[in-house]
Amino acid sequence: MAGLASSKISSDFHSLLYTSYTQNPSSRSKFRKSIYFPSALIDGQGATSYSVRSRQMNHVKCGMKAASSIVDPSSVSVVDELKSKEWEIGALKDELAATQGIRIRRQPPTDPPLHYVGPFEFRLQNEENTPRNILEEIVWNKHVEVTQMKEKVTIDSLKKALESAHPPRHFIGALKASYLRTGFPGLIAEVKKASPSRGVLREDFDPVEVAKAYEKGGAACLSVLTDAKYFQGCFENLEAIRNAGVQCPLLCKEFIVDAWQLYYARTKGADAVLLIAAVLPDLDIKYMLKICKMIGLTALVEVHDENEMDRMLAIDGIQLIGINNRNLETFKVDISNTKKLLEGERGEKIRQKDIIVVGESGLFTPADIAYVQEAGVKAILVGESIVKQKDPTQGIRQLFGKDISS
Ligand SMILES: O=P(O)(O)OC[C@@H](O)[C@@H](O)c1c[nH]c2ccccc12
Repeated sequence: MAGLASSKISSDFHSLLYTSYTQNPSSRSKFRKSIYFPSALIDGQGATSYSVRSRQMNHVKCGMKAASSIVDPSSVSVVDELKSKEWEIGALKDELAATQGIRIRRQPPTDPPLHYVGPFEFRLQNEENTPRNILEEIVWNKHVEVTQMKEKVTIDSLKKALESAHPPRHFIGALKASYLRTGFPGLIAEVKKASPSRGVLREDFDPVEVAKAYEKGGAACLSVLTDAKYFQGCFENLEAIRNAGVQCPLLCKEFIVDAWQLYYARTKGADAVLLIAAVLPDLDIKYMLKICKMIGLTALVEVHDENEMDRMLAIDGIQLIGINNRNLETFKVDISNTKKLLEGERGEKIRQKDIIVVGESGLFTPADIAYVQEAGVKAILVGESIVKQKDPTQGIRQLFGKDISS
């Protein structure tokens, strides 16, 4: 794979971290926190922009020392040094995220009630171990799920599987081609059975049938929900669609909290993944962008507000930004959010950087499409309005008010 050689350090470093993790179960709870570090090591930047600068610079120096000895991946001292720093770095985790305006806590402060404990609005604000909103609840559960999956499927086995994986399809290319062909924003059509906000959207749900109907209707790309607990999705759906001869590039719609998931998604047939800025601090975004590049995945970086957009515009290498019109903390949908985040200087910067913007969620009519297109999007991500139709091909026709299939 093209990027592999140039990313030797990051690759070795990554394996090293995973080796340390998998071979030493006692370090597991601490290991998760080390994810902040690799990005600082890989690109040597990023960590200086926080208010906790001086403490971090100490960590960065230690990290650099560790990185320099990565030449010998079997070096025990590197593993020890990393382990000894993990706790300290982890201690900064929420502090770091908070400096970027991130409200979502990646894990509960202590042991969580991961189950639903009543409507959010009736909970006390200071119930520390209770998720504050649905996004936080999803993320906490995802962490537990991924931790268990990582024990069964090692990163090394995923890397091996990638050696024989099919080359990824060009996600952004497909969106651009569709825009040029139809004059409408390229459609990423979502294969979604259910959602926490809308419940079951399609009772008789056959993912391959829906995917084929979308492709027939002129979708440029498909988005496949793989989260089981909240969206009734699964990776088998992604694999099945990939193996059914569907040509559209596939976005794995997951809540990514760990780089392991990127490798996993790629082995299951994903061409692209979603990175949610409300969940991932800048260092994680940078780190994961590098892994994506290395393994041939396109990253769709999702924002919902001005702060998240500004954070993402300050990061180099982002080619695709999704503006979610749905607030994942409250479920409120407002398509004027897309317009708001593309106005003025932000829109200017997006054009300068040649970033493709995807308008996401709450799009139902040709007027909605015209509205977000006017605001500047070149692509749209649509689920509910088309997946609910008996014939999703017709759903696309109704959405655009026109046949866009040829
Ligand atoms: O069904 P809708 O309103 O057309 O929305 C699709 C898509 O934007 C939405 O499913 C979505 C956007 N970002 C997400 C993040 C996770 C899960 C789901 C999503």
